[in-house]
Amino acid sequence: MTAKVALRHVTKIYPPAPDAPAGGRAAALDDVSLDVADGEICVLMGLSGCGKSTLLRLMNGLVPSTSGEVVVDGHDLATLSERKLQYLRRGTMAMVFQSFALFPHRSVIDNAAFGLEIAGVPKAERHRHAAAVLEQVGLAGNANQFPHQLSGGMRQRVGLARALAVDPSLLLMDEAFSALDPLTRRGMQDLLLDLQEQKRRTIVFVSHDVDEALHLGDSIALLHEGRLLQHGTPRDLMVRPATDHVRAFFRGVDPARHLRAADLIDPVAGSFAEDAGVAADTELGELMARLTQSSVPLTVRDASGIALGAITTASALRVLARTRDGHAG
Ligand SMILES: Nc1ncnc2c1ncn2[C@@H]1O[C@H](COP(=O)(O)OP(=O)(O)OP(=O)(O)O)[C@@H](O)[C@H]1O
Repeated sequence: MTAKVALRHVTKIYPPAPDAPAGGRAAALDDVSLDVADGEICVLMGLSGCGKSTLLRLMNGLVPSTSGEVVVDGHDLATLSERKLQYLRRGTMAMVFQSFALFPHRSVIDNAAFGLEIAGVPKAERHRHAAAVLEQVGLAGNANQFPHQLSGGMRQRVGLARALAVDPSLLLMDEAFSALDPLTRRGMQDLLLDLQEQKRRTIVFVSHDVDEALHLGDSIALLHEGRLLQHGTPRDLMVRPATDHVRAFFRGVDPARHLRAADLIDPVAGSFAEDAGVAADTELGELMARLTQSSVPLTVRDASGIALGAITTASALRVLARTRDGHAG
């Protein structure tokens, strides 16, 4: 798959504040290499101060890297003139912020149409576009209201509509749902996934919340103190954590909710039986029930019936143990 965004050995060291004591500055990002594939949702996750927002801002060129390359749609951002960078930013990207960043004196539709206005789109046309995206985010009836008349969740829908109105192929979302109550937050996550079903965009989503990352992410990039510890599918990070820090991040997660038969295959379980076996996406509860009824290893098959491997009770428990503390990956 082609990379929409590719970071190559990116380091970022911010200049010291004028009143800062002399001495070396820690890198906000330290030799980070990361590919975000076209059309995927990549969640940047990690503790406060690990460099998530810096990484996001490098991707739209708002923050220049100290060294290394940031390549978007094949363009190395450092080689672009300010005009070309702005052209790429406006034509390709949009950003959604935690704080909504709406204009209080503009109506909902004028907020949603803001990016189009900046791009010089005539009023009738931008209102037509904005009305269509407001409908997509469930705000068709609120076009003429003002931000103070809306709930937090509705305001963030406007923020999302404003971003979508410019039809970005790269959507950068910085803790976009973190200010919302849990139920509204879940609703926004589901809305984002619905929109992604309708039209696939590349989305880089900053979050420090594991549940959000597991729900949204096609991939998760876990940062710690400016370094990228691991980038992979959510289940990869759970089943094969690269470090104890990665494992610790998933400590509170119930594997039964996320793991599937394909994650529990034992590479040394021996030959496969010719039986129907279990589907690769079988959930853990059903799988355990099947295992307790079977005296032989269960063959795991993909959707076309091809055997991927076999599972025994022992192999399943071994993988589950890896997701817990004190077990080396
Ligand atoms: N404009 C800046 N000038 C100087 N240092 C900065 C600047 N922005 C961020 N930093 C520093 O860079 C490091 C990474 O910050 P960043 O905001 O990228 O982390 P984060 O993971 O997004 O944190 P949070 O989850 O708290 O938003 C921190 O040590 C921060 O203090």
